[in-house]
Amino acid sequence: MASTKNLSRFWEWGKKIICVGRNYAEHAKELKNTVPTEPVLFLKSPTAYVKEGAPAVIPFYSNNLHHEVELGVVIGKGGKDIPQALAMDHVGGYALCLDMTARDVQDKCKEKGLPWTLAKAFDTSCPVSDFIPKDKIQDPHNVKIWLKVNDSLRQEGSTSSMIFSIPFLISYISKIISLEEGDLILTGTPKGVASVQENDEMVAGIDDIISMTFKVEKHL
Ligand SMILES: O=C([O-])CC(=O)C(=O)O
Ligand SMILES: [Mg+2]
Repeated sequence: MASTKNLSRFWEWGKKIICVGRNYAEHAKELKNTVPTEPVLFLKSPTAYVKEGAPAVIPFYSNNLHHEVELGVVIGKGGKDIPQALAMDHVGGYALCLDMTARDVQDKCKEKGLPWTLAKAFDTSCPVSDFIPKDKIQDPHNVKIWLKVNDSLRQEGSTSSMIFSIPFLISYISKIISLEEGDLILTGTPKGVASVQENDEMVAGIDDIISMTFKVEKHL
C-alpha cells in the first residue's frame, strides 16, 4: 500500500517538483492576478530542495524574495492518466513546503511573457519539512497552514480554500506529465505572501501536526 511506503527521504531522490500557482483565490487577488479556471503549473529544479538546518538563500539577482507556504503532496505510486476517483491511492504522504519566489524577477518575467524559471526554480527555493505519513493528515482539504517571520504571523489559510482539489490536480497533472514515486506537488499558497530579508527566521506549520524553521541568507 502506498501509505505504508517509506518515503522519508523523498527529497533526496531528485524527482520532479510540480507546483500549482494561484490555487487560492485570495492569493491570486492580492497579486492582482485573475482567479484561474484551469490549474497554473510550473516546475522547480530537484536542487531547489533544502531541509531544516540549511538556509533558504536569496538569489544574487533578486532584491525581493517572497515566502509562500504550501501543502506538498508526495507521490507514493506513479502513474499516467490517473482518474480522479483513484488519485488518492497515488498519494504516499505529505510535506510542508515553502515556494520561495523572487517576486521582482517574476514580475519582469510576466511583463516580458517569459517563463518563471529564474523566479521559482533556483537552488534552495523549496524548503521542505520531514515527510508526513499519509495517515497523519486525515483530511488534506481541511488543515490550516501557517507561516511566521521573526514571530509575526504572515500567512494562515485553510486548505479547504483550494480552488482545485488534490485528486483533481493529480488527475490533471498526470495527463500531461507522468507521475513517479517521490515526486512532490506543491498545491499553492494562501494569501499573505511578503518579502523576507537576510537573517530573518521563517517558522511554518500545518495545524499542530508539524512545524519547521528556516533562516534566510543572502547569496555572497
Ligand atoms: O507566484 C505565484 O503567485 C503563484 C504561486 O506559486 C502560488 O499561487 O502559489
Ligand atoms: Mg506557490
